[in-house]
Amino acid sequence: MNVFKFGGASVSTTERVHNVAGILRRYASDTLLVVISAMGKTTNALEKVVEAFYRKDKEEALRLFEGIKESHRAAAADLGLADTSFLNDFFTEVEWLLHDNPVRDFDYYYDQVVCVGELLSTAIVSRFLNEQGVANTWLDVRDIIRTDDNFRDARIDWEYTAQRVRDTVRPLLAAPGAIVLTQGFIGATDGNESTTLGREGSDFTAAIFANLLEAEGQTIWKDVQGVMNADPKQYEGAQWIRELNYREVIEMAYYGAQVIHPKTIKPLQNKGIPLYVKSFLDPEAEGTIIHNSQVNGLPPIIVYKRSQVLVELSSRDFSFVGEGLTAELYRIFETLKFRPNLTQNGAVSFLCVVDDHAEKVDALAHHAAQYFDVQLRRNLTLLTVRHHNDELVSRLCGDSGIILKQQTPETLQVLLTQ
Ligand SMILES: Nc1ncnc2c1ncn2[C@@H]1O[C@H](COP(=O)(O)OP(=O)(O)OP(=O)(O)O)[C@@H](O)[C@H]1O
Ligand SMILES: N[C@@H](CC(=O)O)C(=O)O
Repeated sequence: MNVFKFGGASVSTTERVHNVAGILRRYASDTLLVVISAMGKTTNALEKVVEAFYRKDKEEALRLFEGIKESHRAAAADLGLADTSFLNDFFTEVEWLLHDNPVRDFDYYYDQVVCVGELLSTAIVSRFLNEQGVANTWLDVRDIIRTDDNFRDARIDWEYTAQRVRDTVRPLLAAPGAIVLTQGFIGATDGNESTTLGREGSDFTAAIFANLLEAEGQTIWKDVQGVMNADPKQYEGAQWIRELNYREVIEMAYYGAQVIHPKTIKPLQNKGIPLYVKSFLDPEAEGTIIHNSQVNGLPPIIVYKRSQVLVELSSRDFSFVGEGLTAELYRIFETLKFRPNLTQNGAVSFLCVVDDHAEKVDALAHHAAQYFDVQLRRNLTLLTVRHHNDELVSRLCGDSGIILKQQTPETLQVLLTQ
């Protein structure tokens, strides 16, 4: 059996949902577990709903949610599903909550609201496929994937999830050619509260299923030919890469390449399951295979991270930034669930580069000010090049000012002024 994951872009229009049906027909003899994301940019739209709810603007939250309801009813109707009442329970689940006042923390409400994007999307696509003769069973993944209550970045309870997969999912896949269709990105606690696994987390969900079902392979269907050596939207000369090993992809994801969720590789690597990245626009094309084998002769891999902030921390009395203060700083990062993208130690200063997540940057600056003088510099770009060469790096840096540079034989990182 195989696991397929279709991202939001692959179900963002009626034609694209028809296209998914076409792809599944091509694999009619395969037994498949199919994970599908929320349609298009629905997750971003749902985030706006939670933000309005949390600032107690109930009217705005309900108005924004009404827009999401409408677009999903329209998507279902465009796909020929005349009766859209099957969506009502999902709508009610959210509206019931939006009529309340927030009394718990933001992340809890985020997960209760945002999870509906994947539920709506999969409910529509599943029903459409069944009507098109692509028989499938829809599953609420919250009955299968058990997590802790670390909302927005929930951790998997592997033991419980494995048992649910064994008892519930495996029997549904027993017949050759069977398809189970479910959501990515979401799970539930033992108290049945919805959780999410971090933005772009559907790739990870697919990998959890691939691992627990001991799949032959996992395929992620995207709007690109496969993994490229740079984001083609940011770098004109991006080249397709035929083959990569797991380690290289983990490194790419770590440095911010937004092509595969960073947690995806480990469950696959543990069972030696190959990951394929293929184009849903051109399913015949070869795509990229990611596996355990050594891959030589890779092109330079380029990752841009925009909107970076340099946080410059200096000790006030010229005392050294020793292990005590450094440990304190990392404790602050841990409390804020915030990760520095680059750090550099000096004798009396500590530099870190972080994403411009306004609330977290403010909180970091506030906490760090107990120990240091803090200075912030915004609007910077962190460029990472793996398998770098001087000619390429100087071309990529162009006229930008270099604020910070770090280099190993494999990886070079430069913080640029634009
Ligand atoms: N190294 C890279 N190789 C290929 N694509 C990349 C790379 N880095 C970034 N991308 C971007 O990834 C995009 C596809 O991923 P994206 O997450 O948008 O799609 P998705 O599969 O619909 O995901 P989602 O599950 O979040 O809905 C491409 O359009 C491309 O711009
Ligand atoms: N829908 C979620 C999860 C995913 O697509 O992987 C997101 O946009 O982040």
